[in-house]
Amino acid sequence: MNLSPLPLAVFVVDASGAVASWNKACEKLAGYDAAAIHGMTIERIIEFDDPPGTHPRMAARADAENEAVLVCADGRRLPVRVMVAPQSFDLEQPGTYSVIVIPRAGELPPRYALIQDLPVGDIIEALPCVFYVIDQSGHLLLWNRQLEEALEMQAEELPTTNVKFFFDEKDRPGIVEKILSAFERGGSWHEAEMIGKHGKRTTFLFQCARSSLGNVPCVFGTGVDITARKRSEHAMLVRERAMSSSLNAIVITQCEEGEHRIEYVNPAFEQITGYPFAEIKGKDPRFMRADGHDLDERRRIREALKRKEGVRAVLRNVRKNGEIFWNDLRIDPVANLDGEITHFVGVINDITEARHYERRLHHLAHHDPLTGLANRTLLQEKLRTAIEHTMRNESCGALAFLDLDNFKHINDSFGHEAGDAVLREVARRLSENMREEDTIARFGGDEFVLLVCHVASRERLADLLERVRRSVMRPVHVDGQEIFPGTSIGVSLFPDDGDNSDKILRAADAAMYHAKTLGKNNLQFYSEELNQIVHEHLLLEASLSRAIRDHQMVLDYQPKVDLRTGKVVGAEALVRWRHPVDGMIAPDRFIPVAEETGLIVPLGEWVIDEACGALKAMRMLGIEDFVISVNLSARQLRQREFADRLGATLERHGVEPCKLELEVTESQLMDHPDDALEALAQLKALGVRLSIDDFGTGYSSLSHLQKFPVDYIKIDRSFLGNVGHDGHLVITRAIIALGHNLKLKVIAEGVETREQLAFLRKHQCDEMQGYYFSPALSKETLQEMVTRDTRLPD
Ligand SMILES: Nc1nc2c(ncn2[C@@H]2O[C@@H]3COP(=O)(O)O[C@H]4[C@@H](O)[C@H](n5cnc6c(=O)[nH]c(N)nc65)O[C@@H]4COP(=O)(O)O[C@H]3[C@H]2O)c(=O)[nH]1
Repeated sequence: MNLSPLPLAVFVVDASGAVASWNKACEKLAGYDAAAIHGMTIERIIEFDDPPGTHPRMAARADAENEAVLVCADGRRLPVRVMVAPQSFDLEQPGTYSVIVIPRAGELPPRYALIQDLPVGDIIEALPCVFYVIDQSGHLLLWNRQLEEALEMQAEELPTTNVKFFFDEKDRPGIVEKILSAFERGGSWHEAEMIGKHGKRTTFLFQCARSSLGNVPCVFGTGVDITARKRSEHAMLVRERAMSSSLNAIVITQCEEGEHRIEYVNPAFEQITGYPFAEIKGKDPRFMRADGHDLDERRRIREALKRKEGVRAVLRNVRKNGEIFWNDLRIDPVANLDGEITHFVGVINDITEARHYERRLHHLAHHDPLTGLANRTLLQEKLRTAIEHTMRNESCGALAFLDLDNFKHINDSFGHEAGDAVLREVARRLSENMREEDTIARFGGDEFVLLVCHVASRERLADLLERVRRSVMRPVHVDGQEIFPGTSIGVSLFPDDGDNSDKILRAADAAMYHAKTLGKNNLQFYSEELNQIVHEHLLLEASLSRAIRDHQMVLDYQPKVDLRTGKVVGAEALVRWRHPVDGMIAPDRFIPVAEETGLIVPLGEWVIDEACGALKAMRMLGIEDFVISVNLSARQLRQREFADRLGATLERHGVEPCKLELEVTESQLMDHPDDALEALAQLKALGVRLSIDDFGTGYSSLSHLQKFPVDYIKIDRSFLGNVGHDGHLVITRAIIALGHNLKLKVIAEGVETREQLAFLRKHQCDEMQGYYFSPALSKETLQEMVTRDTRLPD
């Protein structure tokens, strides 16, 4: 056994105490040479502190620390401590013992003496670092194997190369300076990257000291490979940079006994929250929570942290300035080397803007931009939920469809901006009347929908909607003008009228459609029967346009008689539809549909064309003083080019304008008296005859009547209905007198009896038409009647 490297004095003895071997330190400490010590018993060298008269064997001394005196060769007696350790683990059969001698404090030999005994060469080679000795010229005098490996060089190559060339060019001045500094000041240290012959790079922490080898001044030192440490330091630095420059807020908390205290926050955190790190260090991050919000999310986080697990949640926090922000938070646990969770890292993504954007998009996707009301998509969603709710709770809800009656006219006459203002005002009025839980929607154009979630009774609902209808009817003031937006309302109830949103919407739409055909500005509830009507209406609508194209329309003419002469002086053209399957359809059934759809315009043009054709034919037959009247719809009257087109038609047929009479109902005129006045003036300028139809039903004001350039007024049929009825007769008489007063001619329609005729004659009514004389006739029959000069009997 080689004991030389041991600095302590160790003897190896057998069981009897005879010295078998020893280390150099023994010689140094006790001064015996090898020959003298060999075979000597240990008691001769070490005097154990045994009780007098006893001679314990080595086994008895084993594993104990003994006070003793080391007897040196020169007679010195050193007080020592002695350890005796068996060299075998089998205590029953001990072989040899190590006797370790440790000098007492103050009795140690000089350290240098011990070091001199060290096997320096072996140690240098075994060092876990590079070792070098450099002379003043910067060349290696000594080195170990580790240096050769780091430099990827053979031993013979090393002394010829100046050490600075083992480093990158940029590092060389620093290296030289450090070595010189060691020569000058006795030592230095530095970190540098050494580059091997084949490019291997290793970072060392060099530490060197000045010395001399023989008489040659030198610097010797070691270099510990810190490449791995440097790499991890660098990686740490990169991560730290990433954290501090991250746009996401990062917070690190220390977790101890269920408490979480902020240990670090990055600049983004400070920026997003507005809190500087110094102010919140050591606090629980929950201090930022927005009270009363996201309770479920917060509970989820608490539970995850308790289980020491990661968690992700979206919640609201409060910035230092009091503003709430949306926070997409991810928290992850961090364990220490023992696997114990000591920290949590929270990454906060401020998604406030995204949330706002998302909400805005959601709002845009679900609301009408003009009025801010719900749009069709949102209404349908709400309706679905409401239907389900009423079905579950056996309650009742309602859907009301509102259509502004004359919106197109408003747009045409006042412009689109005024139209928009009316829509906004209507939206505001609707909101005013409805409850918070109800939904008000605009379906585009002039269609509004009200969803009433709880209907207490049909009567209460009707009251509410009537209130709505009246509020919509109130005049809207736009740019100093008064606009009257009427509305027709159709209502369906759920679940009675259907168990899904489509059915309910269709039912309300049908009811609304029906409300319109009933003369607008009214409220209709859906019913099965109504559905049938609407269905027919829609069928009619579909085939009506085809009918005009396919020449299924015919004109009949009801003669008009001069009451003084009894002579037929004219006729009213009345349109009929000769339907290929349903036979003759009366105008009362299809005129409202034509009005609604706008088909009345082409139909009305056809009627005028046909009537002009009939006038021309009459003239060819020599019938000159004959006037044909046609009914004019409000839509036709509103057409800007109407007068021009009418003039062109008259000219095309070569018909004198005064032979054509246009009948306009009183209510048409009174709806928009100023517009009507302008339109009538244009027609009058053309030279045609004008008359007010259904007079007495539209409440004309005298001032308007005076202004309208009309020639005739036609007493409404209803006033002649019952000649025995005093009230009616009074009105008829008054109308005749009023007409004559205004220098207008008066004609009575719907005359059916001799009594009616007598009454009219008595009160100087100018003309009459009615079944008493003749119903509407075909063109040919009329011509025959006029040619034969058939007269009204006296
Ligand atoms: N009870 C009764 N009724 C009588 C009597 N004499 C005539 N009538 C009917 O009374 C209606 C008179 O036409 P209106 O008041 O202009 O009422 C017309 C008019 O408003 C509309 N209409 C008819 N043709 C046209 C047209 O070409 N254009 C437009 N815009 N409307 C038309 O349809 C309505 C109904 O027309 P018709 O069914 O042809 O019904 C006609 C006619 O047949 C009578 O003694 N007793």
